[in-house]
Amino acid sequence: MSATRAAVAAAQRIVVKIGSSSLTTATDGLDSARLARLVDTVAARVAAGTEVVLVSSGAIAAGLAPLGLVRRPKDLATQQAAASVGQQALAHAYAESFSRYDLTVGQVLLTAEDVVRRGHYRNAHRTLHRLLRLGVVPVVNENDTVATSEIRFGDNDRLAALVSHLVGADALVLLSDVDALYDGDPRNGDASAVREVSGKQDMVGVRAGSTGASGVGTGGMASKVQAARVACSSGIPVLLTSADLADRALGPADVGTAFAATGARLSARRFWLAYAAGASGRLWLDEGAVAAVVDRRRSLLAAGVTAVEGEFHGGDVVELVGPAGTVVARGVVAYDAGEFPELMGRSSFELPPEQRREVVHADDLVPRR
Ligand SMILES: Nc1ncnc2c1ncn2[C@@H]1O[C@H](COP(=O)(O)OP(=O)(O)O)[C@@H](O)[C@H]1O
Ligand SMILES: N[C@@H](CCC(=O)OP(=O)(O)O)C(=O)O
Repeated sequence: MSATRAAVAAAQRIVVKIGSSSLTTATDGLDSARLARLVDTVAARVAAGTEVVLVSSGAIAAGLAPLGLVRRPKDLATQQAAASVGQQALAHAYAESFSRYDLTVGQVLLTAEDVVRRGHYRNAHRTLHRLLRLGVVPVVNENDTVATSEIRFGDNDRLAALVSHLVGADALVLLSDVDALYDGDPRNGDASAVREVSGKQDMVGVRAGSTGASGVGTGGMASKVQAARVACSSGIPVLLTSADLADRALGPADVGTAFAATGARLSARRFWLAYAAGASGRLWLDEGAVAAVVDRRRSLLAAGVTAVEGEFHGGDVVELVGPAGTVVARGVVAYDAGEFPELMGRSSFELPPEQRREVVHADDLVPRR
């Protein structure tokens, strides 16, 4: 067995994400029998001493049937209404099902703001940790009823990766309606399962589509691969498989696709900076500056900035972009956007003393992995 699978099997704290397609159907709403099977599996792992945080999708899908809708609505207001009805049903079903094992659940509905703003991030962190200490199984979803299209996670795979870091999970398990990552969408015919992903080389030639078969999920396999990248690059291994194989995923971890952790654990601040914070603008860098900040982990100086985009202020998070337009890092900028015309391309000794400090200090900068 790979070290990744051994790590998932031995994890003391685990985030389990389940997709809409595994809990609901567009026509019948919530599938209580499938939900109960998932709860059986999670409860067994809790009984074995593991702390589990559940990230559950399905609010919008569960709200369709009670509202007489036959497919996921396209407009935001009806999606929010469906989520309001469906989340209620989902929370009730989990509370009842976990009570069979004398387990208490706590509903945690997060908006993107809760992780984008650093103060809110700390708040969510505190609540989740306290719930775990109290022996509660937190059941997390996006707060769809108030999320608007501009500020939303969009898919719960990304939310699950962020929550994994928030709670300091040892592993993330993504449960969907497909048993593994394939080199192409298995609905389109011949495709081979990818069993282990230990780096970029294992993803060469893999096409992860952004839609699913069920019509109720969001993001398809593309969002799961992206979420796995976020978790792995901050030290959290990921196992991806189908909800039908949940008992083996949470048992010997001998199914699905295992994504190895590729980076060291990031501190809460650096993780927030790298993956959670919203960027207010972009700084374009020349080649020399890219090498300095990415390879040599130096601070960014004004001399290496060639252009700026966006309306930002000193203290905001910005993306650092290389000459080809690729994001190479994110960081907290020290100056307002309006100050850059005077600063760009100039060496420190050409600038007045008050403008000689770094544009982005090395401590406030996280290269893209
Ligand atoms: N390369 C791939 N490997 C596996 N599944 C894929 C791939 N590309 C696209 N898919 C599709 O992604 C779907 C899962 O995504 P989605 O419906 O969003 O699930 P969920 O509701 O669990 O989040 C699968 O049903 C599958 O058809
Ligand atoms: N927050 C939404 C889920 C969005 C989502 O990502 O769904 P899925 O792709 O099924 O995990 C809901 O509960 O309906």
